[in-house]
Amino acid sequence: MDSRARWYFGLMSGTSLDGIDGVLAEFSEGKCRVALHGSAPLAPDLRAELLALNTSGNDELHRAALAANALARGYAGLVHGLLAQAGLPPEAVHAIGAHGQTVRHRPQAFGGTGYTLQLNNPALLAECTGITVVADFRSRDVAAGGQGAPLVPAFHQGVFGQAGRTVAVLNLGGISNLSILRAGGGVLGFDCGPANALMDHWCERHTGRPYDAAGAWARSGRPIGALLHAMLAEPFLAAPPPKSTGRDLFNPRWLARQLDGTGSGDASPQDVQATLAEFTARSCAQELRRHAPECGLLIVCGGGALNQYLMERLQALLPGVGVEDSGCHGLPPLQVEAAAFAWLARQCMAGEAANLPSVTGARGARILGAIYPA
Ligand SMILES: Nc1ncnc2c1ncn2[C@@H]1O[C@H](COP(=O)(O)OP(=O)(O)OP(=O)(O)O)[C@@H](O)[C@H]1O
Ligand SMILES: CC(=O)N[C@H]1[C@@H]2OC[C@@H](O2)[C@@H](O)[C@@H]1O[C@H](C)C(=O)O
Repeated sequence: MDSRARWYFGLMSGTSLDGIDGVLAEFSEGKCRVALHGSAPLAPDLRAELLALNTSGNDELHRAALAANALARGYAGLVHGLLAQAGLPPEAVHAIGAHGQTVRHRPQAFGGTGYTLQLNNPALLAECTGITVVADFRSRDVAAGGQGAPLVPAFHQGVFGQAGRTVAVLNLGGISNLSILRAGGGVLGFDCGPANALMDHWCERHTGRPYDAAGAWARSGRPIGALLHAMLAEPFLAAPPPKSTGRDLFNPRWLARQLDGTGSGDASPQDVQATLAEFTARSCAQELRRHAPECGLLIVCGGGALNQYLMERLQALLPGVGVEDSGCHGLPPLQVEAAAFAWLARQCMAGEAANLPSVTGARGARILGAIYPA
């Protein structure tokens, strides 16, 4: 691999907590080229601790700092593996964009400037890799009055936007987020609701498997009408953009409230899974219809794109719209977010803004991220 190219790493550990995705990418003439992709699981203890840190607990600050160190070491391991595979020295990489692990997201806590917290130790990552690290991409947007999320719509626009045609990009990670790339160039983006976070939780609890492969278990059940109706009444869904969410809202307690409130506690687990899948598909489809009825192409990325049942439900709910995997448009589903963080690192290093105020609601364009030099 050419060591004179300006390589960037993008590292993403998303809300689904399934592990770390990493890409080695380069950018030229506005295009993103991913040369390598790799992933690494989170050690089960670390995964459990990160999940626990999404809610309050004892001695949180100490535990959070240790979890951040463990995550940074996991990031470093993935970077070393990809460098070896590429045959590149660390000096060939301009920067790493490392997302960190979101454990709280309250951008407008108490109606004022809130906060968003991604556990990470960028200093340790720089130390372990000898590569400059860019981290904490969301805080500046929040400080400027924005949601701090989603940040990927600007990247989606560069990679998937088509002149003269409105295209939408749907990320199905732990949470779902939609980017609407208007024919005229305008961009709207926001979170729709949970994608895999609750389905993974339910699947693990009842089958012991971390996720419902291809949606086969959901397919074996039937959506429960009253439960689906109650879930779709969640006020977040009807709220206008800008909006973002996370496990702060869509967590097992939220699901338990829906089950209790509709007397569905004794329903068969696969019917609940089918309801969750339907909820994900409908909450996304209705947002697309509401904000871009003219859109004829929905490009789907994130691990949920591998959930065949979910993809079929989306297609059924959106007749006349082509629902396609992002791999058909140049970037496989599991690479998109990590590539976006490589691009975010590039923007920061170049001193260029990366947020879209039309998406996050920030007062203006801002350079995102903090740089930890090699
Ligand atoms: N073969 C598959 N079948 C069904 N679902 C899958 C499959 N592979 C991955 N997934 C789902 O995708 C999830 C991971 O997706 P992804 O890595 O895009 O999420 P994330 O980046 O952690 O989340 P977010 O985008 O919210 O930050 C898994 O937790 C699982 O639910
Ligand atoms: C606070 C936070 O981590 N948000 C994530 C999460 O995962 C999906 C959705 O919710 C999106 O808003 C965001 O991630 C992507 C990468 C983003 O910022 O665009």
